[in-house]
Amino acid sequence: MISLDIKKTLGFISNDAIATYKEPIHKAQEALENGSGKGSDFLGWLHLASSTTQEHLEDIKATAQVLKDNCDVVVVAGIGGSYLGARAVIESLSNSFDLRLENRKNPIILYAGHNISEDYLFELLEFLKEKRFGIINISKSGTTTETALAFRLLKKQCEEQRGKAIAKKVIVAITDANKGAARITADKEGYKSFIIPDNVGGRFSVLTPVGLLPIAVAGFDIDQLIAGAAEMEKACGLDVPFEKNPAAIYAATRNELYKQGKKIEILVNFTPKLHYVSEWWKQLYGESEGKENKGIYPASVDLTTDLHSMGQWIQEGERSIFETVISVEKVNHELRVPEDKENLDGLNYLAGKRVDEVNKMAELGTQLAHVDGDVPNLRIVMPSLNERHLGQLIYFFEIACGISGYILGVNPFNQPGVEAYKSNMFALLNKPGYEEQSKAIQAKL
Ligand SMILES: O=P(O)(O)OC[C@H]1O[C@](O)(CO)[C@@H](O)[C@@H]1O
Repeated sequence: MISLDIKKTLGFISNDAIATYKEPIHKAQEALENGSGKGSDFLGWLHLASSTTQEHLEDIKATAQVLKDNCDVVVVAGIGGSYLGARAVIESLSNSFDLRLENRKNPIILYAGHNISEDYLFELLEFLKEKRFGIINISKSGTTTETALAFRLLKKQCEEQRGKAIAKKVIVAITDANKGAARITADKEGYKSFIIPDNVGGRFSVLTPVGLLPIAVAGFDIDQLIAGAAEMEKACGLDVPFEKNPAAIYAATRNELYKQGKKIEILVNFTPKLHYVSEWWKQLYGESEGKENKGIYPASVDLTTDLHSMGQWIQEGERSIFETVISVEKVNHELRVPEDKENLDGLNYLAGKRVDEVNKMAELGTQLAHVDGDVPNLRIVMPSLNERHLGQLIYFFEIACGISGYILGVNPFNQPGVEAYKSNMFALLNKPGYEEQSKAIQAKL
């Protein structure tokens, strides 16, 4: 089971200060359970894992099998919560050189619809030429421009390359039950589709088919992922005492640090496999808490890589940061530093040691240095990187986010601020219906 260690924050905030959150956090948990808090239409994620049926998982696995049987490449089209959760799990569990592996058992997973780069899309379409590819088109609203644009291009190429009948088989839609262009297209074309429940927002949707289908196509065990999340659901339940509830302690600690002027939380990993876990986490916390001119700014670094770029800032820059380190206890492979007769590089003092031992000492040394540099450190310990622990981590962050948002006093389940760039973009592109905004924006240029 993953666990949380806040010892290295206690030189900055006290246990007593953390204890003052006991009551408000209990109230926040009750509000989540009873649906009496802000944004209560979006609490479908709260008991999603424990209420997921085997039948639902089998349906997803069967669809994944159709894609596996008929595709060498599957493109996941989606943005924000419609791709980050899947990518976080897939990249955590995949071989680091997955794209280059031959004799594959599972399709290569590629991503689109998360940018509007013409070069990216052109190069993707070039890569897909003559490949047996399929598409998972993911959009809760079914109207997101980035995703819709990529899907239009991908669908056309898939149909031209593979024929309409096969395209219909290898295109799957994950979207709203009734609304949006993605739903209309899926129904008209007869695609297999999955529904994103109304009460689950994009950034909380990784344990719905949004995350589960791509993860299953990539060959990973979605039963274990859900089982892990359900375990964490129990560990963070309303009946668990405050001191023993890791999500409650995480929410309390980060809010207290924020109150003490620590405005930026940096999520830290020591393995590049976790890069997209950080990207997923940044959306989860950024969209949930960053509103009403409040909210911790969620940032991330991949270490030790970024110690050689951002390390200086973290050690000696403005003291407005704290770190949450995800520490993986046991790595999957064993590699020892070889002895070298000449020892030209002076590394013989490491000979015989596991590479991970070096990494772990870098991790410990970094933590101690940063704490000495006045950067409070939280530590999330993952026994190993597998589906079960990732499921636990996902739910831990989700429930802690709901609690944390409530004690901050915001609605953690909306994202009104995201609309501003969209309406400007539509006005600039003269989208029908935006005539007034078009005139107004032209006057500003
Ligand atoms: O799934 P959709 O509706 O395409 O939205 C994708 C992402 O865009 C946002 O709505 C922001 O515009 C996110 O909250 C969401 O995860």
